[in-house]
Amino acid sequence: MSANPSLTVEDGPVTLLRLERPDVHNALNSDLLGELDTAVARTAASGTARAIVITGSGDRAFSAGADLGELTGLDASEAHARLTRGQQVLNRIATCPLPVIAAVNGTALGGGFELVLAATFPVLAQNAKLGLPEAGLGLIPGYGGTQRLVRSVGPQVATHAMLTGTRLTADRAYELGLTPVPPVAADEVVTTALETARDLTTRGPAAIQSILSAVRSSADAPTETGLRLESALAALATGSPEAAEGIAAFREKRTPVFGDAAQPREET
Ligand SMILES: CCCCCCCCCCCCC[C@H](O)CC(=O)SCCNC(=O)CCNC(=O)[C@H](O)C(C)(C)COP(=O)(O)OP(=O)(O)OC[C@H]1O[C@@H](n2cnc3c(N)ncnc32)[C@H](O)[C@@H]1OP(=O)(O)O
Repeated sequence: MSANPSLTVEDGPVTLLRLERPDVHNALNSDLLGELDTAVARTAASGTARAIVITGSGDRAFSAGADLGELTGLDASEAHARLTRGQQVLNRIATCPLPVIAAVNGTALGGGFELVLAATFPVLAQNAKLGLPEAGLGLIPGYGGTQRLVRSVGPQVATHAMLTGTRLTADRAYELGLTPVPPVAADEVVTTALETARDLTTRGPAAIQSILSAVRSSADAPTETGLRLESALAALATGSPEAAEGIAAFREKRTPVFGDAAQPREET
């Protein structure tokens, strides 16, 4: 652990990860991305955590994206190696067996918005602005934005956002379906995200993990393939002790008691 961590971790059934580089609007440098990767991997494998919330420190920015100080002086091969590493970090979030909620406490630009897009879904502060300004810097989104934004809002809106660097307001992001919940006051975004995450911890952990897996497979697979995966996962769930407890609790008019977090299956 570095002397000055760029990330703080509050462990628990809902683990809170906070980006801690407020002086540079929580820009994502190598150290922070490395700490984020380690924290998400450790939390996912803990067997006790059931959800993750990621937020930024300060009240101005969730994250201003990749640390531009690390982008100078890179030759193409070094940049490619680092981009691949950075993509791997966000892919770990995007494929996490636990729900990952981004509590977007302010501006999320470039890699910061890409981090939001890698999460399961965000809760947005009313003052949040989301954008991919890379083209204005002669760059392009390199942490999955060209793929995930298109899948979230469609090619026309996504392409316009990337070509123009438009900053989407929180209300516009809600209109576009980038967040399932209406934007909240800035001082309520973390609380709201934590409450949402805590609600998810009352539901079958294996069922949550299977839904995440089935939905993620739908992003790229033909419908027929996705339906086959869904039926296999649904059959597993139906025959599971978790479903037995959930249905019994319903019949007995009591709150179900599910076991520990589902042991993460190796992603196929
Ligand atoms: C383990 C994996 C390792 C991977 C590392 C490999 C790197 C190579 C690959 C990179 C791939 C990246 C892919 C990504 O898609 C690309 C990007 O994200 S590019 C960056 C996109 N973001 C931006 O363009 C936003 C830039 N910032 C701003 O527009 C503004 O700062 C703001 C956020 C609108 C806020 O404006 P203000 O309120 O006016 O504040 P300041 O501008 O004065 O900023 C205050 C202070 O913060 C510094 N800062 C802000 N943003 C960044 C940043 N992105 N990187 C570094 N520093 C930043 C700013 O310079 C000021 O510093 P000061 O002048 O006070 O020293």
